[in-house]
Amino acid sequence: MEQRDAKFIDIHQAEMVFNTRKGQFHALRDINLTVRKGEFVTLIGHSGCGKSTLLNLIAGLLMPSDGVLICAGREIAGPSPERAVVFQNHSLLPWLTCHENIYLGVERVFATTENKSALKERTKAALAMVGLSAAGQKRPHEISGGMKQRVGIARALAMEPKVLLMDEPFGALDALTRAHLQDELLKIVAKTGSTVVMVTHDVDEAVLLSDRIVMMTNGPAASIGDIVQVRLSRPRERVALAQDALYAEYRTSVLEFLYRKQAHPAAQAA
Ligand SMILES: Nc1ncnc2c1ncn2[C@@H]1O[C@H](COP(=O)(O)OP(=O)(O)OP(=O)(O)O)[C@@H](O)[C@H]1O
Repeated sequence: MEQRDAKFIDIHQAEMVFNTRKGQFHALRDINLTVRKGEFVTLIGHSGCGKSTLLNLIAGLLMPSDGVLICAGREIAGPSPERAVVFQNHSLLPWLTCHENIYLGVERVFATTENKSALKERTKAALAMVGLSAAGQKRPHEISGGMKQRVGIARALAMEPKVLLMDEPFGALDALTRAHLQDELLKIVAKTGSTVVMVTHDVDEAVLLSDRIVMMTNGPAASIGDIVQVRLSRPRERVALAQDALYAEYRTSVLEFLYRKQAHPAAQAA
């Protein structure tokens, strides 16, 4: 069991080549990565290096040109509610209420085994988990950007996915809302024990949330340059961590990778 959980997600020699009008574009090369059950892994790297492409491969939204991706012992052959994705722009259906948006996901997973009132309870519990019980009957245009992201997270979690995949979920939010949602995500993940793979540009976000930070080299043919193991105890508290020497060390390691070892091509040219 432990052996299997040690490789809950197993990416072996993955390659991604896109066919474009100008010919083939080799986006990802030689990607090898395993993620343990319950682990929180972030993918960080400069813009265009292939973070979203790697996340989309795990989501099953893209198929690798070569190599194998396995989740919970099965090859990833397409999208599945067991790998729920939260995107940067919430992707809620505008004509449905927050409750209905979440219900749709819940129905997709549990309708064959549970009755309607159980599905409604699940939906309510998910809204409560992100502190939005009062907003259930509102439509997306009636709530703030931060609230929309919380509904998106609630929808994903309500499906009880084996893996939560997040593509810069807080990227479009102001700094304070982002910090608040990061704290909320920490609490939710502590409660649910979810396995999370998250794309971010934000070094502090990566250190605060992660068990491991996967740092990607610049593309084309990007690969994994290095991995930082974040050994900060949980629960983590941002204000206390601001004074923590180990936190500063991890932060520096990631910054060094990004701005010394992998200085962005545009910055090198400048
Ligand atoms: N469908 C596609 N067809 C062709 N090229 C693509 C396609 N999707 C992505 N790419 C290219 O692959 C590379 C990686 O893109 P990707 O979106 O994964 O990067 P990223 O690291 O997530 O970027 P950002 O941080 O800016 O979101 C880029 O050069 C991009 O132009």
